[in-house]
Amino acid sequence: MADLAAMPNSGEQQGRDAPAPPHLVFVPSAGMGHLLPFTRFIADLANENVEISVVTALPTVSAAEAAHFADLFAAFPRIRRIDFNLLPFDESAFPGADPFLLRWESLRRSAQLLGPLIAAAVPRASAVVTDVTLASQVIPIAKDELNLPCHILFISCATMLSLVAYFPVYLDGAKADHLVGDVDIPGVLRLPVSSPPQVLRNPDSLFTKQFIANGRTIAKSDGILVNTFRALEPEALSALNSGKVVPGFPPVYAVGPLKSSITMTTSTGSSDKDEGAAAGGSPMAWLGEQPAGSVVYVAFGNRHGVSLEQIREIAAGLEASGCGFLWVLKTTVVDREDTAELEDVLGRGFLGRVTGRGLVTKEWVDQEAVLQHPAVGLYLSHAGWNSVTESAAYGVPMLVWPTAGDQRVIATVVASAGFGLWMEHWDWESLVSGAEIGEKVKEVMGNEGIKARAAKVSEEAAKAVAEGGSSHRSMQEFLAKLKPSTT
Ligand SMILES: O=c1ccn([C@@H]2O[C@H](COP(=O)(O)OP(=O)(O)O[C@H]3O[C@H](CO)[C@@H](O)[C@H](O)[C@H]3O)[C@@H](O)[C@H]2O)c(=O)[nH]1
Repeated sequence: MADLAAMPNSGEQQGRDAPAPPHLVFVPSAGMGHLLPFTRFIADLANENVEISVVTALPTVSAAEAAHFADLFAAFPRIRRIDFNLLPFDESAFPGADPFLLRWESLRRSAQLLGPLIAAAVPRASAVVTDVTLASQVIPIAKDELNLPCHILFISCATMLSLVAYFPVYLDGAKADHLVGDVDIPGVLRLPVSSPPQVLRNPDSLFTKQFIANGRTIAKSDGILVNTFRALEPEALSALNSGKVVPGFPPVYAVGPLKSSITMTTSTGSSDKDEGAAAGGSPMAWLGEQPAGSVVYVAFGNRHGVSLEQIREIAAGLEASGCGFLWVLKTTVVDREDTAELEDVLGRGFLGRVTGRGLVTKEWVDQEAVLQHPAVGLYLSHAGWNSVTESAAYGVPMLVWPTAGDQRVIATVVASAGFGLWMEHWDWESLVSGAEIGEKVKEVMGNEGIKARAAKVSEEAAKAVAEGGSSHRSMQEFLAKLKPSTT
């Protein structure tokens, strides 16, 4: 793990005439899928000559997020924490809305508090880095109020960034009804109507309003850092950086794949501490007993629970596939806070029938450790971007089953990079049968072409972040632009 204790102090440890290091103030958003890339990026910066503060919204939406913040500050004691106590927010005005979307709204409505908080940072902030979900609120505060550069750390793929950037332009040219059809993103791809987040078809939804406001404002940011790498999304990155998507768009820095350097230790439990919580023992110990490449890892991220009926079909499919499996099961929307009993969810007898061959857990597992384990041969995934970058980094073939949001756009990246199969007709609206799931799992487990491609993508990912690689160079370019703190 990088050692922030080695970071120079702004004062006495600097040579008398050396400029103070830049001070980056991070303003992350909510949801583990958003928080993880922030903490990974921050940990990467720990080796660099920068001071770091992190604005921490209180309270967090989930226990997993609270634990993750605690882990970050414990691992890197030199990182300053700036508490951001949110203003009261009446959620009842948005009945049935996703808790994370509500949190984004609440963060956005409290954004006026950020100006004084960032202005009070010591040493003086030299730049702000925020999440795309907060862009239209934070960019004006940083740039107009505080006169500071503002960057976005974009948590999805560059192809999705091209959609976010282009969507307002597309709407401006669209017919008055604003219903979304195919979106032809210049220089990137033509997204069929089924691919963008489906909620965008409703112009009055809270998500759509935030998406358009943020999309219009990111063009005013000073740069956008993306957790991707050139070999994975060459067209999207070139089109964004050449101004084809939106003329005059700020520089896009592909700095991925970002990897974890913080071990999850608090309350959610590390993978080796969760004995008893999983049906069949500790996931990492269990994986250690399985033959190389024999296990399907099944996980659908932190945001979306799977219906009980679909869970039963997945169980039937895994059983019929004959393969070993490690399944991180989730039935609720908010990270990990899931009280359902495994036996009730999976149906009586299932766990007994797959003893030894399958392990099901509702606990947080160290997914990066799982994906690096030689026993894992396939990842059946919802195509969340963090999961896809992890699979790419560790060379694990994917079978992708997008569930919502940006995931169908991400699935196009997996399919075109060739390290996974996207079942385009699998969605969460209609039930996918266990028989079909079992067939596809077997098919991809035996597909040598996809395996070879996954190995190649992993090599390209390693090259990108190595000294002199494309992501390494982008990171250096970003850092070179930062101004020293003026104390
Ligand atoms: O038990 C677990 C569960 C998850 N993870 C990690 O949690 C992250 C999950 O992120 P992701 O795969 O992106 O899924 P979501 O949490 O569902 O992410 C949300 O945010 C992503 C980034 O914007 C979007 O691409 C997704 O569509 C959106 O659902 C990954 O790093 C996993 O390694 C673990 O380590 N252990």
